[in-house]
Amino acid sequence: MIEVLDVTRVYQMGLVEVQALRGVRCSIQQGEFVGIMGPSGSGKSTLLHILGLLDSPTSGTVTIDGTDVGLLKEQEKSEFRLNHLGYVFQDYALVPELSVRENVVLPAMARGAPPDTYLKESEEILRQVGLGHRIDHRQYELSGGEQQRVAIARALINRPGILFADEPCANLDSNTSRTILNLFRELNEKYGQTIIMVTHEEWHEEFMCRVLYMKDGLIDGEKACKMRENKN
Ligand SMILES: Nc1ncnc2c1ncn2[C@@H]1O[C@H](COP(=O)(O)OP(=O)(O)OP(=O)(O)O)[C@@H](O)[C@H]1O
Repeated sequence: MIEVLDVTRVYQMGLVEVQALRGVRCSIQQGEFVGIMGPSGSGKSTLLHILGLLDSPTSGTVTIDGTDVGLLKEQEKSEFRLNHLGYVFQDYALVPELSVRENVVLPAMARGAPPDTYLKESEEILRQVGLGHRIDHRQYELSGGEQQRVAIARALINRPGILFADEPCANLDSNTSRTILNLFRELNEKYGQTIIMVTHEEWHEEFMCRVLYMKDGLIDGEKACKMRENKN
């Protein structure tokens, strides 16, 4: 479970201060698929980066499964990220020189997992995301949707409790986006994967349990979605 209490983030731009977050409060339960929506500049990515320990708040606290992550030292944060969190970005962020499998195992290597375990795991996860036949391919041989599925497999290799996705479908057409969102939904429904996703697209709501709406650096409202109704 994630608890966010009065989180602010101020960016200092020379003499000018930008208040990206102005006291965000929210909680996200284990096993939820939550969307973060709102106008451009409302603070969605800033909040996602703070929840994902990729940035620190100026003030306020974030607690993940009972750990006040603000109290962790840099090395501990890095271990926490590798052990508990996975990330998917809109530009996929794959290494073009590496094969699909080599990309996927990178976080497991960084974690120091034994190669025989993560090689087997990578095959299983690639099958799970529908890319069992693409293991030895390279990025340039894959469509945008396939590249994003490689990025999702890479995010899952260390079996993170929480998956963060920042506009994962921004570069994909609507059919391919649907494939990616169906995959998220399956991960969430079948495996109870917690997913927190920033998106601009209202129709993505049908895949989620709940949406948090941001405005001017604050959570301005929330809505339970179809998925939540289906679950109950
Ligand atoms: N590194 C930075 N330095 C200075 N200001 C920043 C930085 N990152 C974000 N901001 C500012 O903080 C505010 C919130 O930005 P953020 O990227 O979180 O918004 P967003 O809702 O994700 O926007 P978008 O939908 O356009 O991606 C904006 O005013 C933005 O210009």
